[in-house]
This record gives sequence, C-alpha cells and structure tokens, in this order.
Amino acid sequence: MPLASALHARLSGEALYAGYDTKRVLNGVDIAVAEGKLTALLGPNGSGKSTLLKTLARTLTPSTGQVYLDGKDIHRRKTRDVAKQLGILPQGPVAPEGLSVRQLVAMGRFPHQGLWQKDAQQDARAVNEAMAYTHVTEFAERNVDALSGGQRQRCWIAMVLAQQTDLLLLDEPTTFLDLKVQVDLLELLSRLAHEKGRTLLLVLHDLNLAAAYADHLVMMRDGQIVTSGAPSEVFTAANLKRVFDLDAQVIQDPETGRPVCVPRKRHQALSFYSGT
Ligand SMILES: Nc1ncnc2c1ncn2[C@@H]1O[C@H](COP(=O)(O)OP(=O)(O)OP(=O)(O)O)[C@@H](O)[C@H]1O
Repeated sequence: MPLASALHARLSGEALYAGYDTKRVLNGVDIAVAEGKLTALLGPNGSGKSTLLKTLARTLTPSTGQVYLDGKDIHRRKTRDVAKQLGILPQGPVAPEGLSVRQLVAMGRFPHQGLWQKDAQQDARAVNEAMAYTHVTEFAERNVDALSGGQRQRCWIAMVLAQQTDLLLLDEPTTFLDLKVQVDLLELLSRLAHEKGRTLLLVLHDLNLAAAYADHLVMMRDGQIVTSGAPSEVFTAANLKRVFDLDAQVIQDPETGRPVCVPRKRHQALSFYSGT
C-alpha cells in the first residue's frame, strides 16, 4: 500500500508489527480502510485478523509501525476523541452481570457523556434507534444473560451502533446468528456504509457472504496481507487456495454477478476422519 493512499484513508496502518509477549503475530501489515465502504477481513484461524483489528482500534500497541486516524497517530489522540470516531466490537465480548439490554446498549453512549455534559434525550434517541435497527427493542428490559447467543450478539451490535461513530470495526459480528439474521445484518451494515457514509471493517468467516456484501476484501495469512481488492478481482480459486489452502471452484451468482465459492472435496480429508 503506497504511503500516499494510506494517508488519505480515515483509518490506516503502516508497516505494522504486533503481537503478544513473545509471540509476534502481525508481520509488516499495510492497510488503508476505504472510506464509506464495507471491507471484509478474511483469513484462516490464527492468521492475525483479530490482532489487526485490535491494533487498528489501538487496543493493542504495535511494536513497530503506526496507525493513523484522520492522518494523525492514533496513539497521540485522546481516548474519548477516538471513541467518538471509532467503535469496535471485539470477539466474544462479555457483559457485566445483571445488565438489561437497554443498559448494555446505553454503554455505547459513554464517550459522548462528560461529567457536566449530558444530553439525555439524544442518548435515549441513539439507544432506541440502535435497538430498532438490530431488532432487539422487544428484549429491551430483559437481562442480557437470559438471551440466546444470537439475540445477545445483536445487542452488542446495537451497543456499537449507539456509539454513532463514523468508523466501525466488528470482529465476527455474524457469530451465533442464523443465516437469515446474518443476511439481514450484512444488509444493514452495507446500508450504513452506502447510505450513511460509515466506514466498516468486518472480520468474517463466511466467504460467500463476504463476497456478496463487501465492497473490498482483504485476505490475510500468517500475519500478512496476501491480497486485497474488489471481490470480483480477488475472490478467485487461486487466492482461496493460497490464503486458505482451500480447493474450491469460483462461480458467478447469476443475479448479482458476485463470486461464489463451491468447495471441492479432498480425498485426504476422508482418511483423516476415518482415522486411517
Ligand atoms: N492474548 C493473546 N496472547 C497470546 N497469543 C494470542 C493472544 N490472542 C491471540 N493470540 C495468538 O495470536 C495468533 C493470531 O490470533 P488472532 O486472534 O489474531 O487470529 P484470527 O485470525 O483472528 O483467528 P480466528 O479466526 O481463529 O479468530 C494466534 O496464534 C493466537 O493463538
């Protein structure tokens, strides 16, 4: 990624190396998240997707390299200022015990509330809007712990939406959701990008849903970006093999023209399961 284009993106990372204690995960990542678009980050388990998301959201400090938010080093920005612009849904979030759905979603408003500065009406409006968008209004007064995994996941997404940030980084937002709800959510998120100009970066595991809804795909393997671009350019059988070691045929959805992958069976997989 040339430096110039990275600096024009609202959120970008340059030459990022990051990891945990002695384990290095990101091995020199350059990324510019396209403004007003939905970008899907794809890669096999353990390839570093969550680590990259955390580094871009400044939850994790890179050992080398820089993350820029609106052209400024994100680590030099105040936490509250960053939280007003960038919302992150981490993987497997845990709610404090005993919280109602409305209380959880209202936590998304914290960055907008100062000690002396509260706009209760605006906060309530943002919370109600976010709950309506994600269809959790009917559970508003119920305890988060008493919901199903899919219902709870929608509440977390509502919390991030209530934050009303221009940038949204969501780590596996479709986890626990049934296929219909996954499709509804991706439609909602792509509307947020295309109608409201929000910038979204999502970690997704469902390759076909990613190819169907994303404007851009970023494919990672071993802590590096292998390829990125429009689904029609990068969602190819060769790239799926290179990134996922997946044998698949890529065909075209006759209605949308989007690429669709059809995995091919491999004989060694059978011997693995039969224990031979
Ligand atoms: N807190 C941590 N401490 C130590 N190692 C970690 C930690 N979190 C992740 N790792 C390791 O870093 C590597 C990359 O993990 P990461 O979660 O970024 O991958 P991922 O692509 O998001 O994977 P998945 O698709 O399975 O969620 C893995 O080898 C993982 O074991």
